[in-house]
Amino acid sequence: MNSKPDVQKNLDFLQREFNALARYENHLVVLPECFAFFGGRDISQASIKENYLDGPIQSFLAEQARLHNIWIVAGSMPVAIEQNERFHAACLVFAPDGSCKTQYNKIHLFDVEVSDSTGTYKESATTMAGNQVVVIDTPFAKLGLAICYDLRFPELFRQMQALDADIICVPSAFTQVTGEAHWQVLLQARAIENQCFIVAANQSGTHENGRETWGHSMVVDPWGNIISQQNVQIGTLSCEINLDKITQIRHKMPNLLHRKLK
Ligand SMILES: O=C(O)CNC(=O)[C@H](CS)NC(=O)CCC(=O)C(=O)O
Repeated sequence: MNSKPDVQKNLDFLQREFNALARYENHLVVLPECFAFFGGRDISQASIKENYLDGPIQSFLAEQARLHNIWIVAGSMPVAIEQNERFHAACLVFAPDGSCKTQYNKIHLFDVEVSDSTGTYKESATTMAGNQVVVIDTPFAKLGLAICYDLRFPELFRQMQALDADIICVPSAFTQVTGEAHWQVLLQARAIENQCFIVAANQSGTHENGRETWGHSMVVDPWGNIISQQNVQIGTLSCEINLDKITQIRHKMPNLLHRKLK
């Protein structure tokens, strides 16, 4: 996506993409970080925060999940915390019956100096870090959840691996500069070392406040092969995931069994 600071525009875009999806029995759709609001010049994400299980964005997602019979890993959106001005950058997961199954709160916040037009990123100014590793069960796979900057912390992925994650979803808004340098390598490394699938949906292009994101959404298999990938264009990337590959690759390369340090 190239999300705007206009919720309705972003949801309209998603609506069109959802309408165009093929129907499958087990269909997982992963949205990028900040899918509903990104790149505001004068307004911030805080203006669209919702209480958990309440609010128009979550209603939209629940309805779309039902209508299209899909699982939605809803990138991230600001979810309110009681008696706290800051919010969680939360990844909510919706089942095809419209129920919300979990809330993963981004653990590692991007307080980093980047040599781009934004310069200083200070996510912790508005966001409260989470502290729970989340792997959820679905009828077709166990899904691990990580958001953007979390990708740089292999110990988080190892913990998801220990909880038997088959597919780790990484909704992101990786910057142009750091994305060009590290995005693909990090995704492949996390897939190879944990021998699982990685589905990474990234924001792409120039946003209203001048911020640039790297795009290049991709799906990586447990051998590190990129099985589907996008360049900088927006739109839906689709592929089939065969979980048997996990067993085959773990058999062929038993590095997870050979660990000495825990
Ligand atoms: O603040 C917002 O509006 C939305 N949130 C984001 O864009 C977040 C925090 S600033 N971006 C990242 O985590 C980029 C990480 C990254 O690019 C890297 O690890 O290199």
